[in-house]
Amino acid sequence: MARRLLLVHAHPDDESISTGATMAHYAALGDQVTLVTCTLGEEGEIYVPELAKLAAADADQLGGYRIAELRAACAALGVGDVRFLGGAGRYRDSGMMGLATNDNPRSFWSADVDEAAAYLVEVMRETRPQVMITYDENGFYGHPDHIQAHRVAMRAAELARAEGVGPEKIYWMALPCSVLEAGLHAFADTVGNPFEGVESADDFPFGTPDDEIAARIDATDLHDAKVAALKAHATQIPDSSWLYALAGDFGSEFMGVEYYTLAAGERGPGDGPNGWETDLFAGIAVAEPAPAEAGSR
Ligand SMILES: CC(=O)N[C@H]1[C@@H](O[C@@H]2[C@H](O)[C@H](O)[C@@H](O)[C@H](O)[C@H]2O)O[C@H](CO)[C@@H](O)[C@@H]1O
Ligand SMILES: [Zn+2]
Repeated sequence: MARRLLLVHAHPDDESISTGATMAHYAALGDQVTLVTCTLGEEGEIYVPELAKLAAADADQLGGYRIAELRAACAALGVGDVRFLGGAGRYRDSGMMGLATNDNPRSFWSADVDEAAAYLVEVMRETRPQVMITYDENGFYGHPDHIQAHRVAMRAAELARAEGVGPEKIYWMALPCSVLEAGLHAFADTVGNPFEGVESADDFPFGTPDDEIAARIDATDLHDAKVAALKAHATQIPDSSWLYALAGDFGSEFMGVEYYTLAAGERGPGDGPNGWETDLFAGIAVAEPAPAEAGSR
């Protein structure tokens, strides 16, 4: 029986940026990978000039367009189970923290957490995830939809585990301070350094001490799939993005490797100086289909 992974993300693009290598890794292994995205990203920027009028302040069609971007990105990652929380358009992109769009009654930031969690419990009842990935309490970088995705995902996991259908292990995306430092040094003397002016990893709001990291997923062999997925999100990620600088000479390590803290469940066996797991299912007894009863055919 395939192992079962659920990812809960806020906008179309987050899945590829933060967990694209991980998704491609487990999809390539034949495991069941389910993505739930909580909004359509209606309030996003538009870096494709000919699509500028789709913006929220104009035709307000960006959300629909980003559905197609998301499906193309997931196809590049080999992931076919792509869902929107409560159905496409149920919750609207809230915009960056502090903007008036946060108060839109349809915004995800305005959502009732238990009501939104109930939609996710329905997905868990169907897919029975053994592992769930989402954001930490700060939504990794403080975007309201990321914070809300954390709250909804954790509430849904609590409700689903009470029914016996919730994930055994819950991971939050993270970046080790050592990797941030290495990124700063790798780009220090490059033209167009994406981290120009940043002195230390401590200057980033999202570094995690290496000894608090639980898992390191190395999918450098699927680096190209992650880059193709990023390219699918063209309205959000311009060709000049620092993410593609990462995908250059320095990128295979930074782009094809993703890190996690363990928010719930037992840490499995790992390796290296910090004992990092190399598999998110480490320590989970993968249930095999019960052998057919003799004579039951
Ligand atoms: C990766 C991510 O969460 N992207 C979000 C985010 O995008 C930022 C936003 O457009 C901001 O105005 C830009 O300056 C910044 O560079 C972007 O990362 O917020 C958007 C609006 O909520 C959201 O649509 C997008 O997916
Ligand atoms: Zn996002």
